[in-house]
Amino acid sequence: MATRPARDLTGGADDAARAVTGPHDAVTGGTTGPAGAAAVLTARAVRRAFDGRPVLAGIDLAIAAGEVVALLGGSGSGKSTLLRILAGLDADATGETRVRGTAAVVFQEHRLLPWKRVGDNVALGLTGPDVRARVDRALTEVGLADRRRAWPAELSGGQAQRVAVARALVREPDLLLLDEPFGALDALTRLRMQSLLRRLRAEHGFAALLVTHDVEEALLLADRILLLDGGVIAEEIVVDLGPAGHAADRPARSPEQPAFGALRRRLLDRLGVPAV
Ligand SMILES: Nc1ncnc2c1ncn2[C@@H]1O[C@H](COP(=O)(O)OP(=O)(O)OP(=O)(O)O)[C@@H](O)[C@H]1O
Repeated sequence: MATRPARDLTGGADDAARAVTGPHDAVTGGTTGPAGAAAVLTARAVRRAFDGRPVLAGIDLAIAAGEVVALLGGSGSGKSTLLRILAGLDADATGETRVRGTAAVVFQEHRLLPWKRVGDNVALGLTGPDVRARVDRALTEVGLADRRRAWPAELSGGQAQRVAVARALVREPDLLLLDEPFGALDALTRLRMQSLLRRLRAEHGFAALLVTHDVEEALLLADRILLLDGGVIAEEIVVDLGPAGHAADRPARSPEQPAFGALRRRLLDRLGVPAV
């Protein structure tokens, strides 16, 4: 994704409905999503072209409260473009998006302000007497309670991304928009971050849209996978592998499950990745 000037992207919007451009279309049925569940995010007929070349050719989707949806697709399929539109960061798309509640965004790059300490980065844009306590709580939740006064430059890549997660979390989002949030991290750190996200999701119950091109990550974390291809949601897969979060009463899903392997192969085939 192209780098954009830094901006407070984590504040999100409360009950934001926007016609991305043009007049509002009514949000009607026909969107992808679990029937009957209240949607925290809805997109309808979202289209985007660059220099006359269509990248998104009519996206309809809905994410239910508490649901984690992974958006998979090949390189250049438009995943980041769609996420930016859903985050309200693209003025040139058409269609309608609606967020019910508060949304927060985490990008592949941590986007911390280098001249602010970790705690001040997390507190950015917050007001009220309890900001310090909220920041401390969020940093504790990502395992960085002792780094509040550190500078971003003093952090490892994984720590900086944890701060980015804390900055989103502190806003108590109903929806997290995650654009390859662990894509720049080494494999071990990535696994730890996936585990952190699973735990936070289980504890806080936020919904999330996770852009990734890591099939295994999508299968580990998501309730549903949407495959973006040719500018549309070409396929929807419900991930029925047990809970993605930590649950005492049921086995957590894992790549060891035969059904996990079968789904992984099916998705890799769909993405054109040959078996080795
Ligand atoms: N600002 C822009 N100007 C022109 N073309 C753009 C712009 N942003 C994205 N594109 C093009 O739109 C297409 C989709 O890009 P996007 O970054 O959304 O894909 P992606 O699926 O996120 O890819 P990747 O997995 O490689 O990050 C690409 O062909 C890209 O070159």
